[in-house]
Amino acid sequence: MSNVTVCARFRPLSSKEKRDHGDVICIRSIDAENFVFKDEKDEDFTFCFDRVFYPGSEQVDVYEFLAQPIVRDAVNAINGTIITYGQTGAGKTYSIEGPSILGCDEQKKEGLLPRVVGELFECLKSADEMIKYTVKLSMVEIYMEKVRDLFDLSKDNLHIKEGKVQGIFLSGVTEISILDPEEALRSLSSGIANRAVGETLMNMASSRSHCVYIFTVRQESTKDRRMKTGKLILVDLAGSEKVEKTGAEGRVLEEAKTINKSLSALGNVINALTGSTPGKVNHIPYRDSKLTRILQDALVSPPLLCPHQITIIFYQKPTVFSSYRVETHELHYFVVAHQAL
Ligand SMILES: Nc1ncnc2c1ncn2[C@@H]1O[C@H](COP(=O)(O)OP(=O)(O)OP(=O)(O)O)[C@@H](O)[C@H]1O
Repeated sequence: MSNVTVCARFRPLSSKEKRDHGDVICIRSIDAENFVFKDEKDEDFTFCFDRVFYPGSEQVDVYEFLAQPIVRDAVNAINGTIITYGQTGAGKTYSIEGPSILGCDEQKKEGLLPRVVGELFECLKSADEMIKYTVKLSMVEIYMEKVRDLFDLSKDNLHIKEGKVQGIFLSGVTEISILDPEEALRSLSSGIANRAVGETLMNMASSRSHCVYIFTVRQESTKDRRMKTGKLILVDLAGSEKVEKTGAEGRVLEEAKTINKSLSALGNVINALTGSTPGKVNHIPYRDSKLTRILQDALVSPPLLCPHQITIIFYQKPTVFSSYRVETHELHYFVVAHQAL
């Protein structure tokens, strides 16, 4: 069975979009796995994913389909990664964080992170009593090709290293031990707030950086001291919009170019993985960006170091095709990845 799942999510129209475009959306549902895009010439393009989340879908639907199994795997020492990819404003952060990490007013709006944390500790409650579990959390962002520790802002250029046993790791990254869900949510919230501090210090918007959340679940058998580790990584990618469309200049232009470069690097890695012929090993350009290097263990196919479940969620604004031109090649890219990995 493939270790890759690719889903698409379309958020509901905002009130501004409704004012500007009426209720017209460019997607037509076929079923839970297939949908049609209508372009400005009224031409139809059909796409197939493992699951399509339409505008009416709830946060819990997304969580149960793609995150819950990965959380349970992490407790059983199987690594998992969830990557959100798509245009700025298409709903990536809303899916991962919800409207707010702490004190989300409606439980049904809670994002993946609070649900992941809740499930993780629920699983540990019912786990084997002969095993001692520890949960650690790290949070970094990749901005202008530098990896910044969101739990210690003085560490603003972490190095990515590779070890024989632990695989890819961030040297010196802060790992916060978390003992309960409340503490985890407080830590996540402070990391997110540090992202905001960065915004004002460096005058950048959070969507101009990739944010990576790493939960490490270590287990040690009290019988024979054997250790196992499961890692759960969530990645909120920067928006994938095109430079020429944003009319960016100066620093904003540099940011957009760096983002595009790292997203292209991600595409090149997927292309190299999907284009390889059986028996022949392609060169996979993981080192072309910090993003692909950090995700190297997740993007190996078949997974080498240990089993690794990876889910990519593709986000697309549901607005009319002609106003927010759909990057159909981006869709192809994920569909190809899905079929071939
Ligand atoms: N499923 C949803 N239901 C209701 N509102 C949503 C949903 N998804 C996104 N939104 C709203 O749409 C807006 C944009 O979403 P969000 O900030 O998550 O986009 P994004 O893809 O993370 O953008 P960026 O790349 O700029 O970070 C927000 O106001 C958010 O509250």
